[in-house]
Amino acid sequence: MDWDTVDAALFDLDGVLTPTAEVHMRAWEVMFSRFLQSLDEEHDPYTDEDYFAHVDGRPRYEGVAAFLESRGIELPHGDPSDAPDDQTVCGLGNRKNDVFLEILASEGIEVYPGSLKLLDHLREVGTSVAVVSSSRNAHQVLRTSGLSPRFSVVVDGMLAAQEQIPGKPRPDTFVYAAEQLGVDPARAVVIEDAVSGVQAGAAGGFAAVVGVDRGVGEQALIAAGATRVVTDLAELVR
Ligand SMILES: O=P(O)(O)OC[C@H]1O[C@@H](O)[C@H](O)[C@@H](O)[C@@H]1O
Repeated sequence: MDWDTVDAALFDLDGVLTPTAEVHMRAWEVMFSRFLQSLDEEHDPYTDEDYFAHVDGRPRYEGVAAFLESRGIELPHGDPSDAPDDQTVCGLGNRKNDVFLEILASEGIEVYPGSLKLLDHLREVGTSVAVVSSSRNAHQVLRTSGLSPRFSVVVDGMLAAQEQIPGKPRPDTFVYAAEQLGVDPARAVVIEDAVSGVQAGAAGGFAAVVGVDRGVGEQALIAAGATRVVTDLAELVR
């Protein structure tokens, strides 16, 4: 990657810098499997395909709503302050969050070595960096993994909700991060592992959208608009 031709790299967090996409994935599976089993009517089990198609990369409650809609299940939306045992879209999202935080506390987080290598390289060559995550836990993940001091601009699920910035697959959170860095989107690269995130990058007029294949598959990332696909961020160190 020729970093001389761009001014900034906008990183998704979970699955791009840290292996926490997998933790989200497990937490969603635990919550949705229990939820489907608790219903009176029979439903096909929740699968990884459900995650990739409806939940991956999207803001918490939008992921819940998209999955429920795909199964024809209707629940009241509720409110983000709902308790985890409330039978609402927000309640289910918060129920998953309890599982996510439990796993995080017991297992900790290590940054992908290739991602650290790229961050070190960008610091050397003077390319600005930002984190753009749908997650409301992004600051906690950054703190726990030791990455916080490297990012002055973090656009996460909390900030997006507060500022009413539409989440991925819309491009707005990436565009907002570029603005915060004072960089023209046409001079910024988006780095994403989720289809919804790549779609967001492709819709935002960025210099490039790098898809990171952590299981979604190269073809799916290219179909979503990735201009290049890598399996490790060290491949982007020139
Ligand atoms: O529930 P949270 O922490 O706000 O996160 C929502 C989403 O955040 C993203 O970063 C993950 O890639 C998703 O898969 C996850 O569902």
